[in-house]
Amino acid sequence: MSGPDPEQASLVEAAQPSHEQASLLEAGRLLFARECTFMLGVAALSGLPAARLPEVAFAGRSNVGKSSLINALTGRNTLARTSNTPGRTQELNYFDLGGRLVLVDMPGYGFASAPKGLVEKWTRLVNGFLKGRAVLRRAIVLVDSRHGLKDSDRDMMAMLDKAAVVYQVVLTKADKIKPAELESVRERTAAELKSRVAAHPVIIATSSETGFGIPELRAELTTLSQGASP
Ligand SMILES: Nc1nc2c(ncn2[C@@H]2O[C@H](COP(=O)(O)OP(=O)(O)OP(=O)(O)O)[C@@H](O)[C@H]2O)c(=O)[nH]1
Ligand SMILES: [Mg+2]
Repeated sequence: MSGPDPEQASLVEAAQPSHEQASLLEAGRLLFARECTFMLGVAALSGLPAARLPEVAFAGRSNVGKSSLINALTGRNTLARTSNTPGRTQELNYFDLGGRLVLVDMPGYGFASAPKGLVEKWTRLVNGFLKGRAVLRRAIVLVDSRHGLKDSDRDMMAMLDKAAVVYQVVLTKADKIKPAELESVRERTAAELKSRVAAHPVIIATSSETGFGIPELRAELTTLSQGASP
């Protein structure tokens, strides 16, 4: 009996996005084409807004590119404030994406010159948020693709494991390294994530500068939004 060679068929599938992937990419494009507006900055847990929508939080070392990534995703250059000064974002900054998903830009961690009091304030705010926010669907842990995981990222992931918040690593600034180096950091990171409890296994590499990986990340985030099937 002759029929399509299954190996050949799977090769063809790998070369082109499947129908399912293509429709997810389109859903991502549509979701992020919606208006995105700054809601508020939260400096203390008592200031958290009412939990109306699913939330996704962007965490990462200072200067890793959290605010830039939010701007790239939403196609708005000035929505989230970016800066060359590490530690500029000190609050949880809330953005409403078309009434479907809330993006939370978190204050960065891991900068050497942070005074002790600031670190304590950060820990209280971030830990309280992660532990008490039932609508928080996922944390995106941004990692600079030139550096890979650092101990401060491991501390953050341990905090997320403990708070039972699913997290996904997104590599940033992919435009700054060669494709082969990007693959190598992706593999090393994936290997380390295998042993972590709450880590989502898919790593997405991005560049806010060139737009690389942005459609894929939009597609991934669409699955967390209001109205998406669970
Ligand atoms: N080449 C390149 N530069 C980037 C990219 N993303 C961010 N940057 C630069 O990195 C610096 C820090 O970016 P931010 O988005 O402000 O970083 P952040 O993580 O929000 O920093 P904090 O708020 O201090 O924690 C800025 O100078 C950005 O222009 C990228 O994809 N490629
Ligand atoms: Mg920032």
